[in-house]
Amino acid sequence: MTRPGDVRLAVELGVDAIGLVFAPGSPRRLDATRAVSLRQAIPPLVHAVALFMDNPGSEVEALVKQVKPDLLQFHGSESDAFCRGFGLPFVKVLAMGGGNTDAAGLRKRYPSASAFLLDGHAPGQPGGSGERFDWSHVPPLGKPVFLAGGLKPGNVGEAIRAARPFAVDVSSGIESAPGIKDGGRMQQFVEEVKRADRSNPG
Ligand SMILES: O=C(O)c1ccccc1NCC(=O)[C@H](O)[C@H](O)COP(=O)(O)O
Repeated sequence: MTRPGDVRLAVELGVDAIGLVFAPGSPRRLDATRAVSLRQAIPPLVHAVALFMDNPGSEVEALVKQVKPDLLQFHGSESDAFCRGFGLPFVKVLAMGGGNTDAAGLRKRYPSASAFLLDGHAPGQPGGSGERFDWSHVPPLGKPVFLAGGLKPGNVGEAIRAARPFAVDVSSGIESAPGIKDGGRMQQFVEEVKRADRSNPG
């Protein structure tokens, strides 16, 4: 998210986490000052997640100090040692696009990850692209799996029923333009997630 009002609405709707993007070249990339002001809009018990994609270690370290996220999310080719080097739990992303399903390799390469996020874009490409993958192909990863990629109000229920993820993550599917969340779509998305959870408990 890039605007405090979007953060406040998401919190009111009951989301578990808010993503702050620091990936180079992203249209949603925040500078430290803006990120700190968004961070201040995230109350206790809602997680602030900082997203990176092959950022230099010194930059990650500085942003962690200034923004104080709860969780880090790595979208690039960072190693396990790099990801765990900031003293915070982390999520490693597996790009599922282009038929990439090397789940066993991922599990082995990232023993320190707290969770894995399966995204629809191809390896090496940025997230937030609205690309989905085949949700019936969610590999066993032995840790909580977050599902992302092309989710929107009209398909998130189907995705939850197919993949039964621990969490879902959405970006472009609730936007009117990159970084600009649409309040109505955000509300619809959360309602559909709650509906799917009610009909598929556990
Ligand atoms: O959002 C970005 O611009 C971005 C850039 C580089 C790496 C990751 C990025 N976002 C990652 C996300 O967590 C998105 O929420 C995820 O890829 C889902 O995006 P979408 O398919 O648009 O819902």
